[in-house]
Amino acid sequence: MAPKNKLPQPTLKDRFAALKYLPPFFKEIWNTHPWMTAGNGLLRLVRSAIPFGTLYLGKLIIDEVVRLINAHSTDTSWLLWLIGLELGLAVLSDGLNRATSLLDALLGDLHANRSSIQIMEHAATLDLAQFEDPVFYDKLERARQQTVGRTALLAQTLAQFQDIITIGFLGAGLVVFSPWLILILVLSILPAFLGEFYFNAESYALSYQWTPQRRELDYLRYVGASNVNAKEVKLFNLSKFLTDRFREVSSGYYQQNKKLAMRRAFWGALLTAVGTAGYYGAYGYIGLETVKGSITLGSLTFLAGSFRQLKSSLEGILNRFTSISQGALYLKDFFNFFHLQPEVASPLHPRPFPTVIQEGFVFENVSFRYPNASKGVFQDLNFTLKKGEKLAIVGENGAGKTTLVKLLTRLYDPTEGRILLDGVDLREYDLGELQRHIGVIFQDYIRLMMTAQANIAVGDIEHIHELPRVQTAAERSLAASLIQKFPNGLQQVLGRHFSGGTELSGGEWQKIALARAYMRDSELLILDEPTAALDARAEYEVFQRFAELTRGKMALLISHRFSTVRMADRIIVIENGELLESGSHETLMAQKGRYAELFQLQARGYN
Ligand SMILES: Nc1ncnc2c1ncn2[C@@H]1O[C@H](COP(=O)(O)OP(=O)(O)OP(=O)(O)O)[C@@H](O)[C@H]1O
Repeated sequence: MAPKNKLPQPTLKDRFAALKYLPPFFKEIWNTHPWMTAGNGLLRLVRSAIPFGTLYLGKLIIDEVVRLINAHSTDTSWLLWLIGLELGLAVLSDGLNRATSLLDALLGDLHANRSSIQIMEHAATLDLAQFEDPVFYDKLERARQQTVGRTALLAQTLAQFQDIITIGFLGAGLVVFSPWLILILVLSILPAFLGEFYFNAESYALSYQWTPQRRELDYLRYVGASNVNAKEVKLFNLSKFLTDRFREVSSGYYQQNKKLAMRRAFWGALLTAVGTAGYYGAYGYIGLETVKGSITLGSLTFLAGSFRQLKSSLEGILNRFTSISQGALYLKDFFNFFHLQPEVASPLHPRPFPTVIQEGFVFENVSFRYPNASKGVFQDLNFTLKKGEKLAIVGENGAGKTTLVKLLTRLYDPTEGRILLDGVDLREYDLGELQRHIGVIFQDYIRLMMTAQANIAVGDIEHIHELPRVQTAAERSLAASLIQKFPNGLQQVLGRHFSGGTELSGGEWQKIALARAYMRDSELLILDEPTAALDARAEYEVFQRFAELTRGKMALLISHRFSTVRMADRIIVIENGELLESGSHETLMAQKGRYAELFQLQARGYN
């Protein structure tokens, strides 16, 4: 199963163009830890001279041995000095190798952590709409992949600089002897390099195309093996269904990868053989020159060694160039992610937010359609939420109740029309300030596998350490009696995800979530299905307190439970994207319209 729409393969131009992401990448590395980066560079500089030094010492040693043999001399002190020096270089080289690997690893770890945080921070600034778009998720996935992949890129790029300097030293030595041998060397390894270049591009394209499938595989792994889903996976016997799908997707990817890996191995072996032939040709030539007496035995070992080292360094550089340019393509994905900007944003010069709300909210001819949706949710919606009013919204599944909340909190902006607060378009206020002034508990509220304290403090996370505030919020939402029963009180970890965690029932979670609403002293409180999981007594008590605690404040209640809805001062009924009815419970009942019909339907169900 291959992805349907094959994405364009990155061209040579794309790959060179992607190299422009290397300087900002290095800037990032430098900013991660300037001293470690500088130290790493310095150590590599010293390391790059060592191969030349070792080879040259080798030449001196052999020439000295030959001289001693020919002169029948037993004065080996110079020879021993030279051997001692080479030993010193070998020890230094090993030490430098380890030190640079250590610095690479430490820098890589620091950088991976830093970029994970950057990704999380940037993701938090983006629109909800972007999170609901699969294309965005693919981008996020590619950026995430980078946090690990770039550790290798860092080591490769640094090794590249080191090898280039090594080549400079060796090349200088060889040029003196025979410049055209270097030319042969370069020409002979070029085919292998071009092969690598080509296959790396293919491999990037494959990985790019399969991003959605890789996400699906992650998802299947999660569904099949997470504690949240375990009971349903078992009872519905979903394991086979999930593993079959996993097998199907993963084997598709494996087959594609295998094909590429095999072609790569075949061509790689063939093209490398050309390079090896070039090397042995040059080796033979140097051997013949030695026999003719044009060069010494020591020079033979030096040249052959330099040649071998040059070949492997050049191969290293050229091959590494292809993986670096591939890494740079991934960097492009990483930096592109940071170029994504939210559309819902604060204006440049926001209006001061009202210290006390005077009039309330007005929906004025509001129409809304989700991006990429074929049909709108609302057309020309008009209603008000007055200062101090408790307003309930009633409507069938999918009528758009939660969407209204998203518009009111500017998670989305209306497609047409506007929403006013005290006569001013919401878009004219600072976004953060608007959102801070509204307390919302969504139907699918977040359940953090963290302490009860953290879960309650979600309502105003900056005050997580203010214990009395958290405790009061817990008392107000009826969560306090639940917390008393925990062995660790507010420090009890909730959920079964981590050791020592306690799982809660649906209603217990809801009481914790409700406490969040009381953490923040907002003038508008929105509760989306706040009592769906509560038993009748808890629902009654919650609303008793709710009415007291929110006196004089605005509240928006969304519920399918009419026992909850009737507590509101006013109720609006939404149907087919329009406002159908509006009034108090008594008025709407007397109207005998849709509200009265739904109310009676539910009441009958309970008889
Ligand atoms: N992110 C989204 N992208 C596209 N369409 C969406 C999105 N979220 C919701 N919708 C669609 O918008 C419509 C309104 O959804 P919404 O969640 O507001 O309904 P609701 O009245 O709260 O429903 P319920 O009573 O079931 O909670 C539905 O048809 C839904 O399919």
